[in-house]
Amino acid sequence: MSTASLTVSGLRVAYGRKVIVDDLSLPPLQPGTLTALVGPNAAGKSTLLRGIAGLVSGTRGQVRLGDRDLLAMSIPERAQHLAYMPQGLPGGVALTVMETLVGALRAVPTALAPDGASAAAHAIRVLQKLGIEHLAMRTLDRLSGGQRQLVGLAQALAREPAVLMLDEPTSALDLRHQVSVMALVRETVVRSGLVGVVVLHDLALAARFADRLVALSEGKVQADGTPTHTLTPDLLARVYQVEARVERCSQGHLLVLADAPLRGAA
Ligand SMILES: Nc1ncnc2c1ncn2[C@@H]1O[C@H](COP(=O)(O)OP(=O)(O)OP(=O)(O)O)[C@@H](O)[C@H]1O
Repeated sequence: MSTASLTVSGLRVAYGRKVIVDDLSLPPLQPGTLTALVGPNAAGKSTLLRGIAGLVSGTRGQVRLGDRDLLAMSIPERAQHLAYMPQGLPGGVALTVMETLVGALRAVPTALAPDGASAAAHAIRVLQKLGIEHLAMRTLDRLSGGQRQLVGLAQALAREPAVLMLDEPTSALDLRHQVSVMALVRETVVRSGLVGVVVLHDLALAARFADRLVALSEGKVQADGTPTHTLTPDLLARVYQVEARVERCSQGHLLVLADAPLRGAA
């Protein structure tokens, strides 16, 4: 189990000359905790995640896991420490779910699977946890959007990297799967001491499962703290330009009720 925290300092992420995130720093993201990145469309959430994961060539600054600089590592070396799940798996892939999972495990020498047999056994266990073992022999191009998203999550979870980064892992999922997937992500992060970062649009889901919310707009951190401290009508007005209420349901979970766009907001 890793005990290293993830620190982001002075991060600048740009697509060519278009700077999306500039001089962004975050207090350490601790192992065994889940952080949700939230914010409106085009706020820079995916760009920040991809920048931290070292996937945007115009990235400057430091991303440290303990005392190691992830951005200074080669891609194979970084992949031993960090798994990143994009918003959508590429379409038109005719490999089976098992083939993609075993491939993902074999691509990382330090993953839990030293040989073919144990990679397959491990892959099946992860599929079972996500309730999709029946898809093991199906090809990716014949799955529904939600099923593909669950397979993408299985690929990231299977490796149990020190840093787990998921971009909108529930966007294509039905209600039951949204809750079960977030519970599994949280359980994995806590049990294995991972640094978990997840981009979410659903603020109630973020508040329920994340330890910390980082709200972004225009590439800048607008708030950072526990869900209870961060999710306020004032923040929702400032960041989302919406008049909204934050209430608690009968079970104590936070709920966000958006009443109306603020006047003058696009
Ligand atoms: N590959 C790219 N090349 C150029 N600009 C890009 C690229 N990807 C994203 N952008 C721009 O970067 C900005 C931030 O986009 P990003 O996808 O990071 O936002 P986001 O907060 O994840 O949005 P959403 O919630 O809509 O997914 C947007 O203005 C977008 O147009």
